[in-house]
Amino acid sequence: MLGRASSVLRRTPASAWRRLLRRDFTIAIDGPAASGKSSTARAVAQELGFGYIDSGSIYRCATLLALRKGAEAGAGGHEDIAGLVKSASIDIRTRPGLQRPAPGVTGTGRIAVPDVQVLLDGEDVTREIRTPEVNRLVAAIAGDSSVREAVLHIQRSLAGAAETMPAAATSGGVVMDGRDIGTTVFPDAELKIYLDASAMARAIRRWDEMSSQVSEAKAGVPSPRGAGSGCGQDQDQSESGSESAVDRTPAGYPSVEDIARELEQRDYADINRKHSPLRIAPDAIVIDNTSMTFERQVYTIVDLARERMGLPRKYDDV
Ligand SMILES: Nc1ncnc2c1ncn2[C@@H]1O[C@H](COP(=O)(O)OP(=O)(O)O)[C@@H](O)[C@H]1O
Ligand SMILES: Nc1ccn([C@H]2C[C@H](O)[C@@H](COP(=O)(O)OP(=O)(O)O)O2)c(=O)n1
Repeated sequence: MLGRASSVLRRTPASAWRRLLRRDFTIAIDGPAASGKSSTARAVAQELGFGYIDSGSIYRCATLLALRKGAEAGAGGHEDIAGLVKSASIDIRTRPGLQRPAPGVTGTGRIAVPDVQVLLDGEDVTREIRTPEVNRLVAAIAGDSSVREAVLHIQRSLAGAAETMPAAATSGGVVMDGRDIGTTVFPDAELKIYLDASAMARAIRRWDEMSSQVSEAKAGVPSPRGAGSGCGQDQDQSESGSESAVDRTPAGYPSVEDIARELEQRDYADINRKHSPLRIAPDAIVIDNTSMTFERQVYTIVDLARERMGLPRKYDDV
């Protein structure tokens, strides 16, 4: 036994030990809206004992600040917004998730997804940063170079803090998701993932999220995904859910087509902006999860990370 352990130790490259000891393994997850970045990143972070940072929520806080101050996107107000971001305190807290059925996995497989709380100057804005008003404005605010510069500073300092936060990160490293993490924020990330799914699959997932929140609110049941964090529903979110989703659209709520249009507009703005547009980093691994279970995408990324850290794969038999 001891002999086997020592031979494993001998075979483990020095760089892997350095990474494990220095706690500096970074996983960048980029992709279009509603491709599953944040729920996947949170589950991967919990599996690996890493810290997690949802960079989209920082841009959403910037947008909320702009809305609150009445600053107009595209009307010369961006300098002010960058100033507001610089003087604000933004914190992202993760609370370990319980084992619950994964989204997209009906009946089989269970995986834990932590809840996330976003604090803006100490105020819990987790829900407020996901309103339709913020959705509409966020891509325009995120297109501004001075806003991006201010957010970049926050992203890097939160990542530094997450790596040393014992409660969130027990075995080193950080997972960050967004649009430009692998290309701009952490171009040297040890693992880069580009998560994608068909436009219709993504719109249906968002619609399902919305409708489950509506029915939970009506029933007085607290959302299983935590405060606006985007996962944990036990429901069928496959492409085949399309027709039933359309049929079930409650009066006054956006249809799947409305959501698809909103996602498309935001993707267009994110892909075509001048500063740090959404791009697939040349060294990123592309995962299209249109027909993949949530569990499979988490296990795939966890094992890729383990391999690169010099650790044995964990989920070959699952
Ligand atoms: N492979 C998958 N199959 C079905 N639903 C998924 C899958 N991956 C993620 N989801 C669900 O899709 C929705 C959007 O995911 P989210 O992580 O919020 O995306 P993003 O951060 O890219 O906007 C969530 O409800 C999530 O649970
Ligand atoms: N690294 C990032 C993260 C988000 N953004 C921008 C672009 C997105 O439209 C908004 C919101 O991002 P968020 O990840 O919260 O959006 P979705 O959850 O995918 O709908 O922020 C960005 O420009 N760069």
